[in-house]
Amino acid sequence: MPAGRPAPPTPPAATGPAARRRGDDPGGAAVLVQDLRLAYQGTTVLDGLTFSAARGRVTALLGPNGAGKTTTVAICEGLRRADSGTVRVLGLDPARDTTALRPRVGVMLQDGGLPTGVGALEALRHVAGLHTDPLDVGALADRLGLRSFARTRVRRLSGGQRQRLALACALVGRPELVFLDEPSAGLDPQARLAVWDVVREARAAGVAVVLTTHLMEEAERLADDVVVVDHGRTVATGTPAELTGGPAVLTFTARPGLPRATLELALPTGAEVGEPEPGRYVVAGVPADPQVAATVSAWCAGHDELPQGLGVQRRTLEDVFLDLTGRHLR
Ligand SMILES: Nc1ncnc2c1ncn2[C@@H]1O[C@H](COP(=O)(O)OP(=O)(O)OP(=O)(O)O)[C@@H](O)[C@H]1O
Repeated sequence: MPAGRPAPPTPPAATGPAARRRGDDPGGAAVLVQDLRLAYQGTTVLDGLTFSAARGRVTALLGPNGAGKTTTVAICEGLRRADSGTVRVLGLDPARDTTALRPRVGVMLQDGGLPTGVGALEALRHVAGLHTDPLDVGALADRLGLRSFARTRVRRLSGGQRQRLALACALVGRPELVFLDEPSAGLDPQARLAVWDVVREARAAGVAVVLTTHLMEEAERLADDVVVVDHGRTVATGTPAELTGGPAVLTFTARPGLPRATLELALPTGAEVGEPEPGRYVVAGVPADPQVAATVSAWCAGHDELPQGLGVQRRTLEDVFLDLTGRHLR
């Protein structure tokens, strides 16, 4: 059984005790997605996907390429329709209540939506002008470092500059809910930290943030709730701590390709020795105690190896993610 809370077949995050603790009951959730199904030309894209996102929290959708994250977000934004299932955004139906939702929901558009022939700051001012009580454009531009390319036309912006402008545009109208599709993809470390700070500020102001990401560090450091999606289904939900909260494991590095089965035989019953990356060994299934460490050292010595970095480790979100979704490329 992988770490974390595997998603039950019925709607999980919106109704469980942890969800109630967080105040995101179905009536109050900013986003409620239940049993979403969609097929393109006979190929299943969404297969009963279910999750909820609460106000004042960052919810990260994690999943391999093609898992259905962007499609789900597009349905929540009212840009696509599902074949079946329930979607409520701020209590409304995004496919029907477009006009009511538009001023209340921020969307980070990658390309479309911005006038491409004007300067970056002018584009942001233009979007701010569409809202009744926008944030201070200058302050937001400073926070996201837009000044250095303020006059560069949108069509000439680099990918990272465009990302930051898109985030500013998504937030400038003081939305109650914002959807961010891979908000820090392709950003340099400075810009990534600035983006995270701005997202945290939005959360502190009570905004519900729903983001997709491939960056485990982003999910671990920024998200309050993580929804792992695979093959159009929710495969686990929980806080990063809940998902990674399984028993600690013993890890070490040594020459790649050592015969792990012989170490398993030397260890107490139930031990599983993995080599998730060449030369990185993980001992699970038994307590990570001094006896186990001594057996590992003796086994390594038998192979003329000194185990490096032998120690106890908590599982990372990446470990959990790979356990849940496998290692094959999509
Ligand atoms: N308009 C479309 N017609 C046919 N198939 C589509 C269409 N849009 C998306 N798909 C398919 O739906 C699946 C899910 O795509 P989606 O973009 O939602 O995945 P994702 O989880 O966001 O992936 P990534 O991490 O690569 O962005 C993919 O197999 C994709 O090829």
